[in-house]
Amino acid sequence: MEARCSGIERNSEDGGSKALAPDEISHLALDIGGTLIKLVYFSRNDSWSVDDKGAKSPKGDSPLRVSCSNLDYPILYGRIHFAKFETIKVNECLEFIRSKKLLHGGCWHHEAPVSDKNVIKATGGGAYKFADLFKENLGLNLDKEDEMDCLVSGANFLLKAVHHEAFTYMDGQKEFVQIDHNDLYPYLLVNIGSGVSMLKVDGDGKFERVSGTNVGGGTFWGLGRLLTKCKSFDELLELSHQGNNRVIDMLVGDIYGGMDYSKFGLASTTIASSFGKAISENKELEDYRPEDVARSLLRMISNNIGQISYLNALRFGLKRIFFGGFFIRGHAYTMDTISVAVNFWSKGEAKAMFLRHEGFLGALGAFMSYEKNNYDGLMVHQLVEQVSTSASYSGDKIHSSLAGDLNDSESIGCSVYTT
Ligand SMILES: Nc1ncnc2c1ncn2[C@@H]1O[C@H](COP(=O)(O)OP(=O)(O)OP(=O)(O)O)[C@@H](O)[C@H]1O
Ligand SMILES: CC(C)(CO)[C@@H](O)C(=O)NCCC(=O)O
Repeated sequence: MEARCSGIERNSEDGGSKALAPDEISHLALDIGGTLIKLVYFSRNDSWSVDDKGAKSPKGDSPLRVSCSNLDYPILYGRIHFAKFETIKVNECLEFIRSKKLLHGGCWHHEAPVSDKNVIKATGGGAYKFADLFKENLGLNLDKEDEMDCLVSGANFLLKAVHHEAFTYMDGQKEFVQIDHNDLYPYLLVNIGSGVSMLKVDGDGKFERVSGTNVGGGTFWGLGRLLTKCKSFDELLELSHQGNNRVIDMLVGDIYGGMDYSKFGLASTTIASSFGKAISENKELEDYRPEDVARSLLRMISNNIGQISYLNALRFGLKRIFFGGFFIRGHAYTMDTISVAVNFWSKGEAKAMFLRHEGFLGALGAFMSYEKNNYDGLMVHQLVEQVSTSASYSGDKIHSSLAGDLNDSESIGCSVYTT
């Protein structure tokens, strides 16, 4: 039994306002992180079906069935929905769950006891921190799953089941990576959330957290907010887009009178010291343009994470590094900086790869963990492509096409079977 897919569909048409009938919704799962809450759920769609080649057709009276271990299971068609909220605005998440009638969205089967219908899978530190809040406000019990387990199962699921999930990004060129299911492991998974976790993944459920760093997405957003007075993460990212880091960063050329330090492969344009120029000039923070500060900060943090990631890949002889977490946000300059750092330090040996559902690894892992439940197993069988994703985009386009408002919802068309 295998998760298969022919692609991916994203849309936002039903993410905002339409409430689905309660029995159409299941497998609601949360990843409550230090900065963002990620929410995933499945909604059934009885109006269409998809054959093995991904072709859609009107659904007949009897659903397709799949055989597994001599048992026969119905295939259900629908969508996996995604949404995110700021953790400091957890009430918006509670309101979303209430207004979209996701309250009984944990369990699938009608025979499940009522007590189990009030249980949903949740991961991340907030599953502990906010357990009482969810219970008091929504009567929901959070069934906690380990966040590293969830990151790994979410990443493995996406890499195996979603066509065009992983891609490289270098010099403004995006290239999708063909994943060979038989040659996926081992790899390094770097999740850049508020903080950064680095995991050596050897298989399904087989991994080790080999490193981490406290200089992560929270550092970029926190320091950026203080230094630039930006009101939102997107504003800071947008600002960084327009800035020039050379105004603040001290380059090798600044030290070497415009020359390269070629003996050790350091070009004159290489950053010798992030923010290093700010000490050598008689200037105050107000004298620098916020866009230049944002650019230097983004470069410093992305570069540092790229370098630490490579060093960990080197420790274990890993050639492939997949980057996830919402810090990346499909942002061209961030991905480019990380890729250049990995490429530079590995002398072209290791490859940085990014994931289209970067920020939802943990939430998808929690979603997949319903599979472990006795009567409520789920197997995502097929994800269906409607939008072509094979084009290579310019940096700007990636940024604006993947980054959305915080409560923008997306969904993937898919078929699942319950066991
Ligand atoms: N709209 C946003 N608001 C705030 N931060 C954002 C936003 N979009 C992207 N980010 C970035 O994403 C980071 C959070 O990423 P993510 O949701 O993956 O981590 P988390 O689960 O909150 O953190 P952790 O796993 O460390 O608990 C932020 O620190 C910030 O850099
Ligand atoms: C603490 C977690 C795991 C919470 O998600 C994350 O923020 C993280 O990996 N921080 C980095 C901690 C460290 O290894 O230094």
